[in-house]
Amino acid sequence: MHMNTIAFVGAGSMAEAIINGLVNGGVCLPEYIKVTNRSSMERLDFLNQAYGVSVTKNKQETVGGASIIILAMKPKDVKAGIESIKDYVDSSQVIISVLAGISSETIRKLFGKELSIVRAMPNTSAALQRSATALACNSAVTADQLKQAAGLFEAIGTVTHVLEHQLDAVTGLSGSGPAYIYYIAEALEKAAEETGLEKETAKALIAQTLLGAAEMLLTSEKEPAVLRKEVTSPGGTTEAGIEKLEEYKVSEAIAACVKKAKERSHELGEIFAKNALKEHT
Ligand SMILES: NC(=O)c1ccc[n+]([C@@H]2O[C@H](COP(=O)([O-])OP(=O)(O)OC[C@H]3O[C@@H](n4cnc5c(N)ncnc54)[C@H](O)[C@@H]3O)[C@@H](O)[C@H]2O)c1
Ligand code: PRO
Repeated sequence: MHMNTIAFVGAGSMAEAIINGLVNGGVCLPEYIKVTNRSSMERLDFLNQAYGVSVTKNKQETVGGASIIILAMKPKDVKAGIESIKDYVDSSQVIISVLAGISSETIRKLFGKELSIVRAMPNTSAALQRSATALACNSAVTADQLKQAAGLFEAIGTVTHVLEHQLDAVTGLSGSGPAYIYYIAEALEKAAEETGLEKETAKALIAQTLLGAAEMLLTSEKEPAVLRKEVTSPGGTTEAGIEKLEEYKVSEAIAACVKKAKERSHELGEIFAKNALKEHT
């Protein structure tokens, strides 16, 4: 019988965002979270100090007996990461991978056995329990296991179920999405300073504007285009500003950005699967 612990293999920014959300959201006691990585002990010690989670370089100690194992290394490290834990993993455990691009089939082959594999694409807003997470799973996952995995991510934001092949599109949209919004925030901040506002004043106005607009999108039944129209007085300031966005083809740039990120997710899956599975086929 496995204890109800969650093991993180990989201790970077995504792992920390999830741990932060789980611990500080009061969802999971830190003693039920175990974390390991490949790099220095310093990073693990930091997570132990900051969140009270158990940390160890010992892979068996981390994953053995955990009910959920979260793979949180970079796609390029998936082969070595799975190699280091596969002997301590069995079919009663649920594997959750947050890796961009890497398919459940590649993960299964690397473990070399049938396992319940859930793929999740959260984002770093997990740290504030505000992740938009999409989930897909392989056929070994039972309804109860999927519910368990969904429960974990519901604790740190919203959960949407998608087909596995749609995860590349999700990654290009909401996995990478916070970075696009920060990019816009950076640009707005620079523009605000150039138009005469102090940095701190601009920052506060921008963050609250983004938050308010996001809440409107979440709560209003109106389409974004309608909400936009409501801000845009004929012959007014918004219209003048948006004319510039059109002139610079910002909408096309955003479409190209999301498409390229989706393609890169697919490519990562292909490249790393090809390299990782060389000796497994
Ligand atoms: N950062 C994001 O916004 C985000 C969002 C969604 C999904 N992801 C996915 O999460 C994963 C991690 O991304 P990140 O930004 O946290 O990366 P990161 O570089 O910050 O962290 C990676 C961690 O994996 C560890 N690691 C590397 N090889 C390992 C091995 N063999 N065994 C154990 N641990 C090993 C490293 O020591 C490090 O702690 C990626 O696959 C990425 O696609 C990231
Ligand atoms: N961060 C990862 C990347 O940039 C995956 C989504 C967000 O590859």
